Amino acid sequence: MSMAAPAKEPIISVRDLVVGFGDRLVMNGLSLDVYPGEVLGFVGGSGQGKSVLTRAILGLVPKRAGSIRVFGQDRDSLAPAARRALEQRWGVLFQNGALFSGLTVKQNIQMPMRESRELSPRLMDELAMLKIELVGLKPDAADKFPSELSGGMVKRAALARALALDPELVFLDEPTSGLDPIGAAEFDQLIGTLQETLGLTVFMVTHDLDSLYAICDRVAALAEGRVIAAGTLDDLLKSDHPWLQAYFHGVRGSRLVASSAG
Ligand SMILES: Nc1ncnc2c1ncn2[C@@H]1O[C@H](COP(=O)(O)OP(=O)(O)OP(=O)(O)O)[C@@H](O)[C@H]1O
Repeated sequence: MSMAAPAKEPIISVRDLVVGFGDRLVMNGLSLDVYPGEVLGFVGGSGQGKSVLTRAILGLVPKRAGSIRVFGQDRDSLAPAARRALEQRWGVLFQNGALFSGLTVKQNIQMPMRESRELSPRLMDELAMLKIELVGLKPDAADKFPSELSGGMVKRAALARALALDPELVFLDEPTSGLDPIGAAEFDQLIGTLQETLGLTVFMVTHDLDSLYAICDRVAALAEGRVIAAGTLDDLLKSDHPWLQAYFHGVRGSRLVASSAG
């Protein structure tokens, strides 16, 4: 990542994006680039639109103006088959995991495989077990239902599902929320290891300052519908931008409160 890099083409490139609901504009001229092989942390106050941006990039929320290119392609201009092919190049870990509660871990992981590949049941079983091992779950987690798992195991199972089709790009929406500090640190470490070994590009929405420190190469901050700053965490922490100062003090403060309570 820090090798003297010839300017790389971004994997995600958002320009002048406008997204709104009714008369409320959530994104108002937002631009952002995410480069191959980086872990980009995306921060912003509650309700500012971090999930909405993620969903807009995934094509789940319509845009009013601007452009979104992923792997150099504009999803909206693609025919359905090309769109599906594009969507198979990314994996998503939604907030709180969003596993299907009526399916076992193995069946959840196999869901994307079923939708997109013609694989024998036996091969799908082998692949699911590989993903389960990859995210650090024990083999016996395969036949458990989400309700039988701890919070940390749910996140790991959801990550295994996000990796089901060997994506190059992974979206993580608040992956460590709801985990205790040790569980969160372990999950960060897992994401970091997978990013390195699989060469993933990671777009991660987070409030977790430890995650930002531990695994993010760059951080982008969202306020008032735009990216107001992007750079290393140190750059952002040093910035005298009033919003950034308030945000990081707030995050720090709430973390101190949380750790003194626990
Ligand atoms: N489908 C929708 N219809 C109407 N408004 C929506 C819809 N989805 C999101 N919003 C609004 O868009 C704004 C941004 O929501 P979003 O969930 O992206 O915030 P966030 O930054 O991810 O917040 P948090 O950190 O609390 O998860 C909120 O005001 C929300 O109410």
